[in-house]
Amino acid sequence: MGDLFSYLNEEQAQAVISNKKYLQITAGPGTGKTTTIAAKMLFLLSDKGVSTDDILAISFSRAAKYQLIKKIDDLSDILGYGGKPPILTFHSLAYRTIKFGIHYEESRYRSGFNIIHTEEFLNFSQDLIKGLCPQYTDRDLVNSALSNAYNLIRQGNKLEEQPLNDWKCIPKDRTYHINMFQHGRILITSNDLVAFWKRISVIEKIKNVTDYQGLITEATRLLKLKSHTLHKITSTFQHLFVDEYQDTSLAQEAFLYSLLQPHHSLTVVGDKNQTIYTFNGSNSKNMDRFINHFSAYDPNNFDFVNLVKNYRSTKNIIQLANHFIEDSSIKPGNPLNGLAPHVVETHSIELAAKFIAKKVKDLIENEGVSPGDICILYRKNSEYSPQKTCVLEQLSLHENLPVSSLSKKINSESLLSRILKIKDIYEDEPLDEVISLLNDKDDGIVDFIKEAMEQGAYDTDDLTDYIVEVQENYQVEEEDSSITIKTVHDAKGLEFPIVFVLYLGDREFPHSSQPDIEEEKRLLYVALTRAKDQLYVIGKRGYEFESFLDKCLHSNVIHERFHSEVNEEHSSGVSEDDKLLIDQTTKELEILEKEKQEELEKLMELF
Ligand SMILES: Nc1ncnc2c1ncn2[C@@H]1O[C@H](COP(=O)(O)OP(=O)(O)OP(=O)(O)O)[C@@H](O)[C@H]1O
Repeated sequence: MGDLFSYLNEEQAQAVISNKKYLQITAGPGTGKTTTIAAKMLFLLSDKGVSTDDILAISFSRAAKYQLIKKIDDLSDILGYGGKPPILTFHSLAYRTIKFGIHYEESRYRSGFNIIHTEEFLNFSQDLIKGLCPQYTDRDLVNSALSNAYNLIRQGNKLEEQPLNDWKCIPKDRTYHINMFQHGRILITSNDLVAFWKRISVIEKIKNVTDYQGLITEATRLLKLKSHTLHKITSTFQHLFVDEYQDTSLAQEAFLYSLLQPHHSLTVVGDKNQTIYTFNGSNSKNMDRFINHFSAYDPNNFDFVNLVKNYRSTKNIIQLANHFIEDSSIKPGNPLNGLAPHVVETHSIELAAKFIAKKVKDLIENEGVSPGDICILYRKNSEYSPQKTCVLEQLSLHENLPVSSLSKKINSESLLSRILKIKDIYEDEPLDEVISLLNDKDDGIVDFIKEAMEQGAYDTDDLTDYIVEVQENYQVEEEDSSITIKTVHDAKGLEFPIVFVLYLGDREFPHSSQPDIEEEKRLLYVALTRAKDQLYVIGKRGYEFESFLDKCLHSNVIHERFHSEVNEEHSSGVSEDDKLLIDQTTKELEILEKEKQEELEKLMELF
């Protein structure tokens, strides 16, 4: 492990060698949280004689899982040895638990059960929402709002303090306000919610289906029975790791605590400042509760490590990001200031997209930047994203700009429903057989099955397991050589040398439908801290909510203006280059800054 410890800093090494059963690692962005848990796993494998199957890592999403796998591989390369401990998402672990529950006839589901999105229960019976929320004529909206409320109340956030596992627990005479983004708030009475829940329970029973939250609820119930299922699932591992702990819900916390046995160790890693899923049930207080619970439960076996040195970004980028988080403790681990971030004012999203396309072209063609080093981040809009559409349009106007296929999400609904059909037709067949029997080899189905096989799936039953992991967020794998366009949520845990963030203002970022301004700030914090060397923040100043662009100007940034519709309207004879009117003084500042930076870098080389 010598090489590894010469790479890790003191706090990271402390977390790796800590032999306490219950460990919380709190780590700001870029401080090596993923690096540290990957190193701790390799340490257990190499120095403690632990086998890969003794370890179980739970990640919050599939994207986070791949980050961890990549980090384990990278560190294994440094060390010259490695291992591949199992990494599951919460949902796939819950699914496995239920599979054991079915085997031991302890589950309320039967063999061959399926998982659907909550809104899809309506496909089984239109009566599901009949007579509910009669004041709203848009019935799809009613279905979405009720599905949302049903999920939130079982997750235990926002609507009620504790996760509710049964409709009988819903308090009478309550009215819940459900934020439906561009549709505003929808009012749902407890009577409506009870009726919806009861009807879903009937469908679940008859059709042998559940939804994602249903997986967690049922798995927790099975573990609490303390019988065969609990024994079977908890005897397979010793060391449990949970990544992105700040994004777990109260229901996931309950699932985890039911899973944990006295012979297990548990390491959780997270950062409250990167909580960006509260709309979806995340509860960052789980981080504090972990400390309170385990430091009281077994004080001699509890440890806490805080990582604060950010190795990813330059000082200037960290300084800008820290403006958005009051108690951010991240400090630069890198001595160089780097280039000042660019704050670019435009009048519209379309102009922002033009600016990005022009800059990206310049970076690639004139500055030799590799397209794979560039990432464009936008604030997700629930259904439609003008930012992404505009950027894609503008990039497509320039030839030879490779855009990652990741930007085009696979039509997951159709792909996955076809895979589910295949599963039903070829029940229990080995997957290599299934591939050879398939007539229809397009639309990524074969690729999907092969990917599942690479992850250890053997037959169609395992395929469902894999579907559970990916169904919520199936995307084509990234190509390293292309420009990446992602939502901030999807970019969590990733890093890129050059990052563009749009669009700060115009009710896009902070998003007008999102009442939680602190969550919007955390989202921007996550976006800004994805950048390693160069950062471009694009938007509009002066806005009725808090203006994020104005706030950026309080940091050490280069302030540019990309004008304007006027130029566009008189564009005959105006060259594309003339449209980029950078404020002269800031342009000079940029050159000065570059020269200073080069000088500093030369000096640093001397030491
Ligand atoms: N001790 C170290 N010395 C030098 N570089 C390091 C060290 N630890 C981590 N790094 C580098 O810092 C970057 C960030 O590390 P990592 O991705 O593990 O951070 P993270 O805390 O998981 O980030 P985030 O929370 O933003 O996802 C990576 O490029 C990693 O290789």
